[in-house]
Amino acid sequence: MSHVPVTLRWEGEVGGHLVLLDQTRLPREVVEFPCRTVEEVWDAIKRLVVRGAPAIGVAAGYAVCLSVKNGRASVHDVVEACRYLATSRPTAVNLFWALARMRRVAEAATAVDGPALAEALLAEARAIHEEDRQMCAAMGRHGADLLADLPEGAGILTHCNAGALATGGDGCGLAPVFELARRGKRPHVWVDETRPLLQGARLTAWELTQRGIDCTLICDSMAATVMRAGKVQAVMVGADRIAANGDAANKIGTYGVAVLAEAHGVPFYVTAPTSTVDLTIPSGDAIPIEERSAEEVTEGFGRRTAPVGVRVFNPAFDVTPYRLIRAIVTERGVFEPK
Ligand SMILES: CSC[C@@H](O)[C@@H](O)C(=O)COP(=O)(O)O
Repeated sequence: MSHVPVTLRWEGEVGGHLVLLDQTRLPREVVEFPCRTVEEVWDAIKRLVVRGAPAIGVAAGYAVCLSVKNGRASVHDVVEACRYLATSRPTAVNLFWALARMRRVAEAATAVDGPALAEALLAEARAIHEEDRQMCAAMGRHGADLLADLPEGAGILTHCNAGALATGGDGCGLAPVFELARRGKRPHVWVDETRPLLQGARLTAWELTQRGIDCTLICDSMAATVMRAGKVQAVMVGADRIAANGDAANKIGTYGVAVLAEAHGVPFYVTAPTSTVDLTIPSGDAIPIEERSAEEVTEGFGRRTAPVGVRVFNPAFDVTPYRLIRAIVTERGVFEPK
């Protein structure tokens, strides 16, 4: 097993800073993006310097630690930082889950002085990060057990990036693939390029190549043909928010892949930690879906590909209904969505 990217890390102790791997620059450049203020992390989340539901949650936890000034934290500053960071992106529930944890630490600590609160916040952010690592490892094991009977060289199709770059650990949707490879199997991953921001092409194909895992990149519109040719034995994706009924929001295009999988008799699996489950939301209809700028569609990566002024609809996520999901893999095991 070769190179595993370090998606994010905290540098130093209290008063330190957050270092992100700048995912907007991949795969051309591997560069870090240091963040020393809450505002810098907000901007990094918004611009997808750090992205992927669990990674956004971990980054937000550390971001709250940046509200500490001169080694002292104030409850007011923490609450303000949480409120502000919650406006960065709306869909991935891990963001709100992590911020709620940080806020609870602050609110429980009203009697504690500034330096002690600063220590407690960093400890909580580190705990969120460590738990994410553990959850990724457990999802990998459960997912690999689920796929263990697939024939050698079986095709697994994935959409967007649900690898190490999307988490604080070793991935969610791709963790079972990494674990299969660790167990000496040779899965073949079909990578949807994932319009419009190409997380599949830029990030998933890069990660798999770095690790020496067999993969083939396809345009999103080619998935049907590849499935019809019998080359896909399972679909594995992550999720940004799973509602109480098992409906799962994930990168735009995932729903289409699930419909195709159903039409071709291919099992469709969602792998996500329980921090992605939102039991306050009864069904996917109530999941807030982020809409992003028209330019991502009309002039992505600096090149105009559509007429100026054309109307654009650019939702970043869609919802796959639970009835299309064969199973949801979490760190606690494998569940039928119902
Ligand atoms: C952690 S993998 C699950 C999702 O977060 C992932 O598939 C996804 O949709 C990420 O979208 P992004 O817009 O790149 O943050």
